[in-house]
Amino acid sequence: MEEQLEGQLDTERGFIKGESLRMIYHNDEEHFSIALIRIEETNESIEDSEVVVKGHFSPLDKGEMYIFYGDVKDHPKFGEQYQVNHYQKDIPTSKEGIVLYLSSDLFYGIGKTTAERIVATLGDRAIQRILQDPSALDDVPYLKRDKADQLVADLRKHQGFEHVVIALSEYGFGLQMAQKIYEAYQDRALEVLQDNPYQFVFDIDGFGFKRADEIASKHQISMDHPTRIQAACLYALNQWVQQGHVYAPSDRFAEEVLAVLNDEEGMISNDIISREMKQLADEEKIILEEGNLYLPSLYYAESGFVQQLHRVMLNEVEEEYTQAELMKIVGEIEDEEDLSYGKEQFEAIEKALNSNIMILTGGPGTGKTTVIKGIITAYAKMNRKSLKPADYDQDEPYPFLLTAPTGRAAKRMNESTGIPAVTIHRLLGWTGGEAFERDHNNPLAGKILIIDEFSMVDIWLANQLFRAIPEGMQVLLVGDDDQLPSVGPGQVLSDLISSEKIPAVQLQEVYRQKEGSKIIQLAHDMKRGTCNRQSLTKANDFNFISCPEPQVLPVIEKVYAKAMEKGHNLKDIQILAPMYRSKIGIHSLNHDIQQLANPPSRQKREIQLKDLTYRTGDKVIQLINQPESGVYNGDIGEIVAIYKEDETQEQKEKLTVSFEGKEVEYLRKDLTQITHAYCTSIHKSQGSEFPIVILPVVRGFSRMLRRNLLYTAVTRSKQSLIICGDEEAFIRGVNTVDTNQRYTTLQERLQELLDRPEEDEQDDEEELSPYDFM
Ligand SMILES: Nc1ncnc2c1ncn2[C@@H]1O[C@H](COP(=O)(O)OP(=O)(O)OP(=O)(O)O)[C@@H](O)[C@H]1O
Repeated sequence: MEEQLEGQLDTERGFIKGESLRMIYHNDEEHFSIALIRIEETNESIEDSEVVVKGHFSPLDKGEMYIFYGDVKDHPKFGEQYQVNHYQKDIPTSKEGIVLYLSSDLFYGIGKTTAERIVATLGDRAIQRILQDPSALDDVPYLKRDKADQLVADLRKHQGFEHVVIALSEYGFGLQMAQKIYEAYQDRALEVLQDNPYQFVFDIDGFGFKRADEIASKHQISMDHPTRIQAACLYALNQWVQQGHVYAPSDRFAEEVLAVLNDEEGMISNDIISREMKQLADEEKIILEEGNLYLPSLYYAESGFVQQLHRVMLNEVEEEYTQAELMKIVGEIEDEEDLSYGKEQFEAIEKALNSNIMILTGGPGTGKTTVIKGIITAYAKMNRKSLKPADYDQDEPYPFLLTAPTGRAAKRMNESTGIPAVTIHRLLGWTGGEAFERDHNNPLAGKILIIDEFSMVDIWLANQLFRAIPEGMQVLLVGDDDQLPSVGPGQVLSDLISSEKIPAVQLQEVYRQKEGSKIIQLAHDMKRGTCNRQSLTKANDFNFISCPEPQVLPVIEKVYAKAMEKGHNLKDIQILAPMYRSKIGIHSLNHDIQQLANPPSRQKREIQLKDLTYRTGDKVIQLINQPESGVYNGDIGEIVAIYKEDETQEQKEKLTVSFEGKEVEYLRKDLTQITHAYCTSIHKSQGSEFPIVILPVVRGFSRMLRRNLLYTAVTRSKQSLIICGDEEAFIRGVNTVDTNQRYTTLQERLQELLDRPEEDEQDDEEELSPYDFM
């Protein structure tokens, strides 16, 4: 390896050394290039003096020498070409060569004299020394800082990636993985690889523990080496929290670690694991508290959230309203709205206005939105406030903050209340990563904060949100606890309800049912656990089409086509499924329905990404939060334009998606951020509603079929719900209550704070805690 880094030829392998004449093609995203080379030296049987080389490498500098390792391929159309597996710049090794190289056009601002000084000071290993430690240049006389920095940057640009690719290829890494590793560590990549290959498992997406093991074994890191065991502990804990837990009980955690270590010879005892776990705890890489193991970020998020919640609970409510006052105002609203609030609805309005924090829960159609509107209107009337944002300014900010975890849920909230609503991330001024503009130093402004779909909020986001709540702001948490818990760790809403420490109102009476909705009735049957075949009989807005598994796909296609014939657009019809890779999974449904709903046509452009074809008119879903472009995980849009390379300023292929009118552009490399959305997962549909929902349910899904999953799917539909498949599998799923409780310590922490004498609380407030930095 060392030889290679110094630019020497490895003549054991097939190679071509030659001068780059010109680039024929280069694609930046895929790092793919084709170039013409004048051969200077080779051990391959190539007769011509020039050859076309192709493979995954950076654009070559014209006139420079390179060494390529690869295979001669006979292309049916273009004849002999060289398929490059590895390549490197032919770095000069003599002092004269290095001076020539450094003073060439490749290095901005380095002339012959400076190059000579560098070589005189650092010797014929000057390039390697600079790359290893840029401060080596400090010893070179008369070399200004900015020139030195520029030289290091240029050297890294020309050398860094090539070195890393070559070195990583020795370990069997393909170019894609090498690129990821290089992006993460730049020229530190090899250092990390040698010191602790397990670090890749945590930093590089898609890098498994086994792979790190393979590298470690080449570096004589033994199976019971502390680095390996510690990495396994952290890896197992990361995997564990991905199931939604906030902590892992230490007594049964060794099992999880042993599974990662795959210790067939029984070399590693529980004692060794405990020892390394303790070491990790001493270094605060994990937190061990009362036998529970936490990742620090989750520990601080949970304890931080509880502290903030406690602070909000202790806030004084600015003004208490008497029942008589409230009844008068609510009566006025009832007249204006032409409805009469039910008993529990009135109780909810009264309690919310008189509490600093309250939870409002209820199934679909029980009037949660109606109550939210009631609370806002009653507050406005009693405090003589306007509901129009235009009537407020910086001196008196708008009193109502409405928010929800997803863009669609926020939009729905805005449409149904007429009050502006934004996503929680937007409200907090999220700028990516863990950076939020709003926190305890720069809190939110307003009087009433209402958060809808709170069951979707994980412990990280709950902590960020509560930190930004100022003194005197009243908080209403709204949700449906029977839906799926948050994707991220924690079960904040259900923990808060179970704690019984926060005023809560559960709306039970269903109002929409009175309008004859079978969907709502089914949802409530599911919630109560009384769902049977009778609940599945056909109605105006509901149809369960029973059919054997092989028929499910054609039936869905038929239903979809019929809905389109009736004039529904692609946005209205949503297929929901629990799994990606089954026969009736999300992938194959998307593939089939794309053919039906948006088939190829001469008028439509396409872009191919592996086995997916994106076409203008396709319905797509955003898969990650992208605050810079204003699109968030779960947003659904339509491809409105596809551009070819020569049609864009960047000279790159591009695709434009319109998300409800907001246009976002994607280069080819960004396409992993989206996927087709004819069918989406039930998890991703949380917080959204659709006029028509089509839901396949087959025995093959049985592992996934649980009450909260099916309930979430069913309650996404507004006008029409069509379930296709196996009635028995559906009913069995509804009767299977998810008993996989998540491990959290939210309730205990809250209890502990509430039990604490007041003086302790005051001490706490003065102390700086890690939450202040999270
Ligand atoms: N007290 C009431 N009297 C008459 N109609 C009511 C009452 N409360 C709610 N409704 C009506 O019931 C329907 C459902 O109410 P609302 O949208 O507030 O429920 P929700 O719990 O927010 O439902 P979802 O979660 O499904 O959106 C609406 O049409 C609403 O006008």
